[in-house]
Amino acid sequence: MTKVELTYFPVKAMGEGLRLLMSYGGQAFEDNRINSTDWPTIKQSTPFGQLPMLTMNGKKYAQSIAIARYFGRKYGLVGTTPEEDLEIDMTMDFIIEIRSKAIVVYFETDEAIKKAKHEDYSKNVYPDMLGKLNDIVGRNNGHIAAGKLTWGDFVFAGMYDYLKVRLHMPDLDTKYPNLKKVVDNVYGLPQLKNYLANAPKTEI
Ligand SMILES: N[C@@H](CCC(=O)N[C@@H](CS)C(=O)NCC(=O)O)C(=O)O
Repeated sequence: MTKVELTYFPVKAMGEGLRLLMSYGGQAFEDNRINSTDWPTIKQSTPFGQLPMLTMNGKKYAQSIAIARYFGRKYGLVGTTPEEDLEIDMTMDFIIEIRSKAIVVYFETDEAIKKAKHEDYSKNVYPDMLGKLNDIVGRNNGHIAAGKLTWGDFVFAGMYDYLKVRLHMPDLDTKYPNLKKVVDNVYGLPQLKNYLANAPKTEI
């Protein structure tokens, strides 16, 4: 039997979507949540120096979106046409862009620049991007694309709490209510019941 291990930090963020996808697909996996003390050593052994990392039969794979797309193909969570796949990829790239904006602010070390950037993005960038994403989900029956459940929904649902915190938007649910529908659609899947009941609870 294939030995599968997901190595990530003890958070949801970029790793939870993969945990959810494997749980949905009935794939047994070792949920390896590493601590920051062990990270510098493990970092050397990852393909690109970052996590999450999927290990299958001793082979290591990185890049959360590529891995999620792989599980999507494996479990039939893809588009029914190349155009639907394009739609999923397009929206996912946009979601990752939103994440990247918040990350730039998070890692800014100059406190004054950090504050100014956050205020600028909160006023001029996030509302536009999140409003567009909310409309996309509205047109797709509570999914990020293709009007149906796809791997992209799992990635977005898994990183939702992390986004909420990194964007400093505790009212994300009410401000952009369609986004929460994606989360509810995924977290309500019966295939995930067992994983969700046993997984460690984390804020992000
Ligand atoms: N494009 C990568 C980004 C992964 C990423 O940003 N990983 C962060 C944690 S969320 C990381 O490994 N940080 C530790 C480091 O860079 O040393 C992916 O989607 O997998």
